[in-house]
Amino acid sequence: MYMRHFIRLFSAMAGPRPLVFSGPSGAGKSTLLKKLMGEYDSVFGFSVSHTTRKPRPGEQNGIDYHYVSREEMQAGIDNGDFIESAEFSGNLYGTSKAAVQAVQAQNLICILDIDMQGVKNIKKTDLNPLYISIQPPSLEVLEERLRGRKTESEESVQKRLRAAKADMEFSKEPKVFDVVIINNNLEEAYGSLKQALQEEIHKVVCEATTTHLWLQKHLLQSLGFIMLE
Ligand SMILES: Nc1nc2c(ncn2[C@@H]2O[C@H](COP(=O)(O)OP(=O)(O)O)[C@@H](O)[C@H]2O)c(=O)[nH]1
Ligand SMILES: Nc1ncnc2c1ncn2[C@@H]1O[C@H](COP(=O)(O)OP(=O)(O)O)[C@@H](O)[C@H]1O
Repeated sequence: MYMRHFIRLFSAMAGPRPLVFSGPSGAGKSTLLKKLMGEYDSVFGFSVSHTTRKPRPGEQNGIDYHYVSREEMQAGIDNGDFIESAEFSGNLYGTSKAAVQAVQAQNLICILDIDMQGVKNIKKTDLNPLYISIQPPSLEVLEERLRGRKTESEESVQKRLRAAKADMEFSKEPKVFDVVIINNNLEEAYGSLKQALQEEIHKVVCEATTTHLWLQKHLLQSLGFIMLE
C-alpha cells in the first residue's frame, strides 16, 4: 500500500512528459499556448528560453524570454547550461536546463516553444517530450500574419519566410511530430490541440488529486485523527 503511493509520489516528482511546440514563426504558436496556459494554468508551465533578440513592446524579461547579450549566452552554452540552442533569423535562442527544471519542480507539464533545429537537438536528449507542430494553412497566410503582427522589419519577415519553407517541409517528415495542427480557424485549431492533450491533462489533474488526498489522509493519521490501515 505504502510502496504503491511512494512510487506514485516518486514518479510525480520526476514530472509529467514535456511538450515541444514547433512550427514557422507567425504560425500561431504563442497565440495557442497563451490560450492553453490561460485555461489550464495549474497544469502547464512555460520553459522560458534565453534569446539575444531584443524584446518586443509588451514582452517581459523572465516571462517571455530571458533577454541576454550574445557574449552572455555563448558563455552559458560553453558552460553546458543549455539543453539545446540554435541560431534563428540572426539571433541565438536556447533552452536552459534551469528553465525546464523550474517547471518540472512544480510538477507541471513543461512546454517548450522551439524552432526545428531545437526539435532535432531535443530528439538527441532523454527529455522524451510529445512533439507538436503548429502549421499555417499556407505560406501566403503566414506572410499576412507575420506582417499583420507588426513586430518584424522587412528583413526579418524575409528571413522568417525562408525558414518557414523548410519548417513546413520538415513537419511532413514521418515520425518527427506526434501531432500536426493546421492553424486556420483559431477556435478549431485550439479545439484540436485540447483534444490531442486530453490524456496528458487528465493524468496531471488525477495525479494531483490522488496525491493531495493521500497526503491529507497521512497527515491526519500522523496527527492521530484516523487509524492506520
Ligand atoms: N531552438 C530554439 N528555438 C527557440 C527557442 N525559443 C524560441 N525559439 C524559436 O525561435 C523562433 C523565433 O522566435 P521569436 O523571435 O520569439 O519569434 P516568433 O516565434 O515569431 O514570435 C521561433 O520559431 C521559436 O519557436 C529556444 O529556446 N530554442
Ligand atoms: N488562426 C488565426 N487566424 C488569424 N490570425 C491568427 C491566427 N492565429 C494567430 N494569429 C495571428 O497571427 C500572428 C502570429 O501569431 P503568433 O501566435 O505570434 O505566432 P508564432 O508564435 O507562431 O510566431 C499574431 O498576430 C496572431 O494574432
